[in-house]
Amino acid sequence: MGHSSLPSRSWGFFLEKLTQKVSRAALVPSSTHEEMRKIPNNGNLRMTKVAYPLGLFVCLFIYVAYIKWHWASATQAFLGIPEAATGARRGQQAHSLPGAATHGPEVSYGIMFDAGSTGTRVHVFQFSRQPGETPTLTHETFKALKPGLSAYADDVEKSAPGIQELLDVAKQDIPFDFWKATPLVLKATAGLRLLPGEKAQKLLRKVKEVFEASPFLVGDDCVSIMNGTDEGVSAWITVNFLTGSLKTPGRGSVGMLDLGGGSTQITFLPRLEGTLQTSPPSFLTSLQVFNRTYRLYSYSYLGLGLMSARLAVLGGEEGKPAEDGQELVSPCLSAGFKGEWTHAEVTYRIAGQEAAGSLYQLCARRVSEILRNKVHRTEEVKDVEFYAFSYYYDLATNVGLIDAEKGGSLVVEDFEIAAKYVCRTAETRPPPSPFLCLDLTYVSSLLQELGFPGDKVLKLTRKIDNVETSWALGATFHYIDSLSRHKSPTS
Ligand SMILES: O=c1[nH]cnc2c1ncn2[C@@H]1O[C@H](COP(=O)(O)OP(=O)(O)O)[C@@H](O)[C@H]1O
Ligand SMILES: [Ca+2]
Repeated sequence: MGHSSLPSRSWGFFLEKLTQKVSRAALVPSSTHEEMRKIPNNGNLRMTKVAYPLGLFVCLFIYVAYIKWHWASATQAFLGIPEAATGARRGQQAHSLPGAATHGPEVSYGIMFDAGSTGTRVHVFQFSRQPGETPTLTHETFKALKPGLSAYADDVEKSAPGIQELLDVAKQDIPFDFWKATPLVLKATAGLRLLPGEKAQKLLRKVKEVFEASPFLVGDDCVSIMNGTDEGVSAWITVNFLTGSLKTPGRGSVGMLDLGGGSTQITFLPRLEGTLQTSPPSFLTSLQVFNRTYRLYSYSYLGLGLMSARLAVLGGEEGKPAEDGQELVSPCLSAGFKGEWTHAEVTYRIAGQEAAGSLYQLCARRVSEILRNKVHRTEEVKDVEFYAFSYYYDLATNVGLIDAEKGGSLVVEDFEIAAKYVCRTAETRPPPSPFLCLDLTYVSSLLQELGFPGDKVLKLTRKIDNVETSWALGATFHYIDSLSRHKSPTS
């Protein structure tokens, strides 16, 4: 999220309402009192003798009535708004208004848009924080739309309705009184990284326009292209937060593997000095989160996401239609197959290659050409527990290696076995997806190139504790944490 500091989160709307109510109420008795004081000036002495005590009594009565009324309305205003807020929400804890000084947990929200290469998603996070403690995630609302933002590169106006639709999800989810204190951020990944700079900036400007018209808190840097290392590190924070290792320092951390459409990331916390010594500097990064510093191994391979890899295997070039509409012929598609494939708004004619030999072997050879000298291998990955998500998950569910709802574990070799089976079957009858042989072969080769042995167990998850395993939560946490560090440099 942007690092512009939040305006001091005041009682805002609530105070405004309360002040209006109090000042209106204060006018009533004072004007009444004025009128009462005029009475003695107009009557004779006897009348004055009666009028004074009567006047005093009436004054006292009005005063008591006012105090009672004021107390009741002020209390109602104090309790009413948070109650209304709580009423609209799920969860156990009482809501306090943004910045309210309460003794209970303080509730806050964060909205993170993930502008991925294949889709845009909104994550609305609800946090609860005890004074002086790290925030706890209490709820996430998630919605995804296709296609990705980069699909609107040549007509940016068309990107607005989708962004608006996702903003409406946030509006419905977050109580009205929290809107203006809730930071709203969009971070784009490989889709926009792969676009020419000016096209990407035009898209970001459009999104910023839509964001600025929203009732949420937007800083100057509310929309940006995230760098690959931040993407990997943020996903590492997410998975380690959700598995509990960030909160319990003694608990072993887990590594994370993300396979997107345009790029892929690997991040883990090395334990071996050798890993730190032998890794190029661009693969090591320092992360400060929740009062601890981590030296992480993290790298994002741009162009090695699954969709970009398909294009490379087919022999196409990112953002460029094939010359003269030529067919892209690939050894990873079944012989005799002909079709069309659209990637990054370009439609390619594709066809399988007529060749003697096993489809799997021909395809694996082609894939290894694409990956040659592109991937850094570390020995230590075989000793670290890894979580994998995104297309790793989707592919594993496609071929039944894991449960589509619950996820599960598999060994790296399972991808190779599945690839061999699917490719062999595709030699004789059309597979459910023309790309399944290619995709599985690619994933299996990529994991081997990264240094994972065949018997290495991977955990595949879409959600942990009902929260999406994506970089979005980590990026939001990092932002909140850096804010609190800026607020209290001693902590
Ligand atoms: O928050 C998420 N929840 C579930 N799946 C996600 C999420 N974010 C990304 N994915 C998955 O990631 C894959 C596409 O990656 P994405 O579009 O983010 O490309 P990129 O990361 O290379 O920009 C798809 O399988 C999509 O379902
Ligand atoms: Ca992604």
